[in-house]
Amino acid sequence: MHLRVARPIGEEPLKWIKGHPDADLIRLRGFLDSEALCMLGPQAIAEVLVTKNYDFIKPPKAAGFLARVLGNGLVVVEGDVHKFQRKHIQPSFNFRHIKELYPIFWRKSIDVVERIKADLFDEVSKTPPGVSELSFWAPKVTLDLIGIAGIGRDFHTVIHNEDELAQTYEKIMEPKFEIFLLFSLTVLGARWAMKILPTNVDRWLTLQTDKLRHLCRQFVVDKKRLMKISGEESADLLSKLIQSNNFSDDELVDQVLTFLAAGHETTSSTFEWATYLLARHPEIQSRLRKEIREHLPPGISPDSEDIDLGEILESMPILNGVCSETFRLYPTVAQTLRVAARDTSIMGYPVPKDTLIAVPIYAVNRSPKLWGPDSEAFDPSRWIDRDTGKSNNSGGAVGNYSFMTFLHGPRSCIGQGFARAELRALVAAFVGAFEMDLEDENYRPLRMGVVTTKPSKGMPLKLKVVGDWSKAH
Ligand code: HEM
Repeated sequence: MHLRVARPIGEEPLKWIKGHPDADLIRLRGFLDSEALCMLGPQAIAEVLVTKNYDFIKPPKAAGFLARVLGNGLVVVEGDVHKFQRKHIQPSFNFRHIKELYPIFWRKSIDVVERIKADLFDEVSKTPPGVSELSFWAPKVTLDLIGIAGIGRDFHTVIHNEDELAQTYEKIMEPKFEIFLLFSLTVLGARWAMKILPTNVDRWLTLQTDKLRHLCRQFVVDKKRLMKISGEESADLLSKLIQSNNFSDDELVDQVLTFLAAGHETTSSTFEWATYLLARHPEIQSRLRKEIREHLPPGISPDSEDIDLGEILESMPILNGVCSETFRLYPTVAQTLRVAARDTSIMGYPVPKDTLIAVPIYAVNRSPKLWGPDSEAFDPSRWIDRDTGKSNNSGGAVGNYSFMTFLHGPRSCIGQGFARAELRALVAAFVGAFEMDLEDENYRPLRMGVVTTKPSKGMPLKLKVVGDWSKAH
């Protein structure tokens, strides 16, 4: 089988999974007859990600490029450095800390709902009356959320865009063809070619990332000083890392950059996909709205001592089913890659050092063998136990390696709990407040992007405000 770049990412492996349902592992012939492997089944996936995890690393050139932006944070480091960082960062993401973040998630979710409402019929709005472009609002609210809940800084990008740190970060992350070219040439080992091309993007990136690091460093130093003076305990992840005393200022900066990059676009595009699925399934949307309004009556305050917002949101079966189904059908990291760090084996087959290995997250999440004949249908009820009516964790799939969105093993997404909590709050606030339809009912977005994917032409939604429910919160 030949390895070729197919867009959108993941469609090709899904064909292989359907065509070879019993294959765990497929050998691919790549560029200049090089060989690569694609993991299709649970046993191969378990070996690469869990039991032999440290035999496989991220492709070094791609990780090197990411490190230019993220520094040596958790996403890019390997081996003992990774083990050390993971061990000391994990406690900040434990479920008790995530619970503390729910009021923050809720307040911002309500804020963005109110902003969208105000913009809906505003004469200066760029969208037609009654229509909102969610791909404009979603990255703003998730940047604000990772700002407050991740590092304890409210960027206020939902209201305006005046924070220098957020502005610099957004500039770097803006999709630009030249950056994609630089990334591709770096991965192919031909970064030198940038020198003969009529672009100074390489130098521009260095200047911007230097500036971003400088701003983050200043922020970390100020925050540490303030924490010392006030002695106050904050709920954000960075405060927990500072309190743990395991990281130098520079290492804290690496993690700040990592949290911003890993926790921003991933959740924003998942939020967009959730609204797409709900717009296409109005009956599920109505049932979800009913559940939200029953569990979150107007007037409850996220700060009240008497309510546990986390417990409420986590106990809502339709909400959780909708979120899990969105994560499953539209994993924003659609595929990831590994390289054998040494001569090793998978399922007894020898795998020479440097072999490239694809982990097709999107395809496995839609495998009919693992999820049944309706594997590609949006069905939140598969996450609800028929007898008890409560949420289940498996979605009814076969085995432990069917849901791949956050990967598995020591390099699985450390932010999974954070992302789930954030999506619950965003979807509940949005669906509680609006009835939604696609602006163009025939719109079928493609998944666009390389590292993370998002809807190809944004998410224009026709919105109808349903009562004054959100204002009351
Ligand atoms: C929809 C939301 C998200 C998705 C789909 C997602 C997915 C993933 C995936 C697939 C990986 C593994 C990548 C690889 O090893 O190739 C990963 C790693 C990671 N994610 Fe997430 N992520 C999400 C949200 C977040 C959030 C909110 C944060 C932080 C607040 C975060 C922080 C990280 C970090 C630090 C790693 C590296 C973990 C390690 O290597 O030990 N992610 N994520």
